[in-house]
Amino acid sequence: MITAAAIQFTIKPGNVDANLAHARDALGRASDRGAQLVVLPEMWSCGFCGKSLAGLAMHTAAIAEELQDLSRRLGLVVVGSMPEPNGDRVFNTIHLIDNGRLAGIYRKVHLFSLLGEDRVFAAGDGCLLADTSIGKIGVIICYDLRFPELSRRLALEGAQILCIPAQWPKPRNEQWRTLLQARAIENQFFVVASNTCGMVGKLDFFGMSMIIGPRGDVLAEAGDRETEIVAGLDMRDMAEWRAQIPCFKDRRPELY
Ligand SMILES: NC(=O)CCC(=O)C(=O)O
Repeated sequence: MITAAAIQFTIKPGNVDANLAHARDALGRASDRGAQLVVLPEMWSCGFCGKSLAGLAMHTAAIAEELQDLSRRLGLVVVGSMPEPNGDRVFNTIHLIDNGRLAGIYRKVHLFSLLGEDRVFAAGDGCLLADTSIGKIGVIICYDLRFPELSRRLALEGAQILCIPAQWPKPRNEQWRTLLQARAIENQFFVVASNTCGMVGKLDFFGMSMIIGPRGDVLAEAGDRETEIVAGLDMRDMAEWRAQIPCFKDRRPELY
């Protein structure tokens, strides 16, 4: 059994110190509750801060180092995205940290053009499936959830847990829930998704961070306030379920 947590909090735009202080405390609380895997929201260190983003991205290397230190001391796998400098643009980047080790980097592939992400960010051009101390972890970021091919690729390559940092606002609550459950059901893996909550800039976020099992069962779900949710991921049960309904074996990839 793996214990997973999603940290949900109201990101303070541009206030790296306040966000880092919150993350530090929340990682400690999650660890006290037995968490081995912790997911933070998308762009948790500073939010989507428009013009100041390139400057804020300069803090990311130091924050990633502190996360590595925390992860080592608390014995955690940590996932969450931050801005990464890239010339006059930035990437929206996950540093996947496993007990102090940088296990991999993922740069958001699908930029959310409705909110102009494609004008500020550079898009990533790869996937990340990391072999960690607690199993094979795939990652995507927020809007990537709408593109099932990406999660599918990670599942076919062996992902057991899909981690999703997000900033997914109202009024698309039910789309968020349905898509998370769909990804879990169709790929028969665990989904650990962290969303922000409250007002962040002009956008209102509903929270609803979720931990979902391979049958689509909701193992833990947050309301609309700051919190940490924790749930056990039973890997043996996932294997039994995959044996009972062998979707991977029954695929007909020659037809699609
Ligand atoms: N930050 C994002 O990728 C937002 C995605 C979103 O809100 C959606 O509906 O999709």
